[in-house]
Amino acid sequence: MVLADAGCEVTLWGRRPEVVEAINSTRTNPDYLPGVELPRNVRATVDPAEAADGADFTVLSVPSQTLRENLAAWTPLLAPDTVLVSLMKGVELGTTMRMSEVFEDVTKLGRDRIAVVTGPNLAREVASRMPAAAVVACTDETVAQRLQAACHTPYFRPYTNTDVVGCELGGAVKNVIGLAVGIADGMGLGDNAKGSLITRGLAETTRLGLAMGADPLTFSGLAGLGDLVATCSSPLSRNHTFGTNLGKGMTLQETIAVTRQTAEGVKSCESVADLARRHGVEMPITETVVDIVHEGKPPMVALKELMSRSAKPERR
Ligand SMILES: NC(=O)c1ccc[n+]([C@@H]2O[C@H](COP(=O)([O-])OP(=O)(O)OC[C@H]3O[C@@H](n4cnc5c(N)ncnc54)[C@H](O)[C@@H]3O)[C@@H](O)[C@H]2O)c1
Ligand SMILES: O=P(O)(O)OC[C@H](O)CO
Repeated sequence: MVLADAGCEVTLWGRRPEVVEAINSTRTNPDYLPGVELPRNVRATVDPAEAADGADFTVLSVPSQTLRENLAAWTPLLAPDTVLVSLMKGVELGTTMRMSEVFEDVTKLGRDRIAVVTGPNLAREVASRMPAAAVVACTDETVAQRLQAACHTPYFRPYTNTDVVGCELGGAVKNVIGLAVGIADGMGLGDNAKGSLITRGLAETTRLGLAMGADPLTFSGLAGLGDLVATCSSPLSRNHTFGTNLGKGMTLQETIAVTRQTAEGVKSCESVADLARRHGVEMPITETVVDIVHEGKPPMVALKELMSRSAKPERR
């Protein structure tokens, strides 16, 4: 919708024929975004070859853990000069690859053909054309500028950045911190706890980013602090809501059963913790989320452990 509002002709691939049919005939996706009318220049198809044909930009938004498989099937269909764009905020389990690294690995395209759009962009608000800023990241600034122009609308204001590593890490780790803040909210721990988790969460994201060669300033920007604040304050965030349900005492299985859409942090907390270990970086909040979500540690026990960690200076 953003690309179409910015003047692009958009062909949207969908895997369920009934959703594709509903989009083409009613201009809405009634199951997921009821009440949002899509512009005329968005057309849906179940045929990935039709969606990819001649595309200047091929924008990918599937769950991070299925990307590799999806992209392997779509690679032969990509238009020769297309730029691949990731909207995904996750890290692949096992390989610990960021989404742009999976793009590179599967398609063998150069980094100047791979871009990322990230920032505080809760889908429901964007679809309601409520104002938001975003980051368009590519190692090649001219490509980032082309994409910036392609998605700039009166309600969507993209900035460029060449720090792809930092932008992707900001997006992936904020989902894990969003889970932590949700858990704290579900437990009724208050706004001081929220402010503390957001800030210390940003500190551990920045530590990891520095170890991976990111620009630390990226984390005080839209891809870092901006997205963290939006995710940790909004009931529209799936990660925050998932955490809140756990904090209220639901089991993991009960929480999964009431979650309709992808909450990336649930899987990516493990790959982010893995990345941190590989880079020798301490990420206590991320480790705590892994313990609660995957090891069944009771949130109250996890809280006591976090609060009794050894005292240290703030900037270490
Ligand atoms: N929803 C948001 O507010 C938002 C905002 C910015 C970025 N993102 C990111 O976008 C990515 C996708 O999230 P979403 O909100 O669209 O999730 P979603 O669960 O709403 O949609 C995921 C889509 O992928 C499809 N899908 C699921 N499994 C698939 C498979 N095996 N093969 C192919 N398609 C499959 C689903 O049918 C659905 O259309 C995530 O990485 C998320 O972090 C989401
Ligand atoms: O619903 P979430 O938690 O995946 O968050 C959505 C977006 O990433 C917010 O920018």
